[in-house]
Amino acid sequence: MAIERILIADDEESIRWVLSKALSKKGYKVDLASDGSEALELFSHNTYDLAILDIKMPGISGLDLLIRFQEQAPRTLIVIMTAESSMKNAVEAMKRGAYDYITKPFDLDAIDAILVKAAKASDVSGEVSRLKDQLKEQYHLDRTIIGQSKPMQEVYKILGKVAPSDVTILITGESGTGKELVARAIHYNSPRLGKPFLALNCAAIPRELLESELFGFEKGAFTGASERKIGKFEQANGGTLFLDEIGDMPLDLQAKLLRVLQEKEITRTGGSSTIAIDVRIVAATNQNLKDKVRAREFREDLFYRLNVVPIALPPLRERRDDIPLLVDYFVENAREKIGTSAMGCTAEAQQLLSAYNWPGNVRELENTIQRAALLSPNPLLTPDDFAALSEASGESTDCSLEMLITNKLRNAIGKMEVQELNNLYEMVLHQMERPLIRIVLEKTRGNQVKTAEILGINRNTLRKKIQTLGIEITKEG
Ligand SMILES: Nc1ncnc2c1ncn2[C@@H]1O[C@H](COP(=O)(O)OP(=O)(O)OP(=O)(O)O)[C@@H](O)[C@H]1O
Repeated sequence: MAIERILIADDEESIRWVLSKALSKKGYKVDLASDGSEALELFSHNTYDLAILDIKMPGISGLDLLIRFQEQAPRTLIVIMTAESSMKNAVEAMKRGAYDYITKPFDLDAIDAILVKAAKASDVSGEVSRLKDQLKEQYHLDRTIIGQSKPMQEVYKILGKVAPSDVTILITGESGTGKELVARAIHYNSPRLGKPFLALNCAAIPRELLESELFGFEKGAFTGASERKIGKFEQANGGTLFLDEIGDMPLDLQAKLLRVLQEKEITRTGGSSTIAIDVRIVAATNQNLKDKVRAREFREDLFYRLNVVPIALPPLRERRDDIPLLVDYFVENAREKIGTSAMGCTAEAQQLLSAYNWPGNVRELENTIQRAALLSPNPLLTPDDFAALSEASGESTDCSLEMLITNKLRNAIGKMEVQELNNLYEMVLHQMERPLIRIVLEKTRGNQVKTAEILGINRNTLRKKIQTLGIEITKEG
């Protein structure tokens, strides 16, 4: 689909200017509007292939324009711009059928990428009208998903696009990355809102119990079945069933689940009649399901049936930009929900939290903040309030040590001018060797033979290094 004519609506003159200059130069025909009513006026007299709308404008907002434009000309692709990269905006824009979403400040390459994508999209109009049909005003989130980093923006985009439909979703990500939170957000942004959202952890329950939990059983189905039990599929009817740790579901139950997904009906254990069910399945796993398929521990057909839309949640250490936001959010949460008095963190504490590796991801961060806020008498939490974390960093694996060093180096080198960066290799190595040798010497109370042994270097090499690095040895006891 060719993009020829573009409408830009933004109350910020500089944005209008930059965009119109860049896009006109590329040969697009560009019209400009400085507010919502002007955009509406232009839109009713012209046909646009694409409209770039600021979310916040005096009068009619970009999101309201989006709805009006889609009614008038569903083939026009709408890109929403916003200065605030909150999840709510991104999800809302995509839910309302926006073609894409960009956060200010953006570079022109981002706009170029959208235009290239739009030109390639062959049947976008169909998708737009489908999304329009599914448009739903009601918006509610059980808990907000915090994060403005690039990978999270991508998650919000997919979430907004897929939530309104019934498509099966597989959420992958390490433990504590927010898989259940995302599953809930999908449910709350779908037409199933108001119907049950039920979660079942397939790893936490033994096989027989898991089967009864999912499918229920009839009275007398087995010894001890003294009452009929209604399973999760039936309980969730009309709503969403979140199957966590799906990778741990036993193979025979996987076969049963596949049948339910295909036939949309279940039979209670010990029962003879089938019961029609209408349940959206959102599954999650922290394992590599493809590997499990290869190892024949997970059914390939079920994998493809579940993995219709994959959503991969990044580990927290890969989106460190979000840590300060999450910290503020959890501090505020602790104040409101538990009544703690902490208002925030000192810069040093923030630095410590941002450098830590967070193997337990957002859950670990949430618990850490909650504990510190509960125990600390300070209005601003300090590194002392996170002492356990410093110890953990010290004791943890090479990976987290490397992460800490990477962060420190990135900070230090990032602040230096390129001209200052000479002999960097030697300088950095000296700065690493010196503390390392000093610490081991302290540990061995100045015993050089032992120190060389621990470091795995020759005694003479150690002696030379002590001299060249100017390390003083204090012998104790
Ligand atoms: N982006 C986020 N913003 C706010 N809170 C979050 C975010 N991600 C996770 N959390 C919080 O962290 C905790 C763990 O999240 P959740 O249970 O969704 O993770 P999970 O990936 O499903 O974990 P598991 O695989 O161990 O079940 C929850 O209290 C959740 O509310």
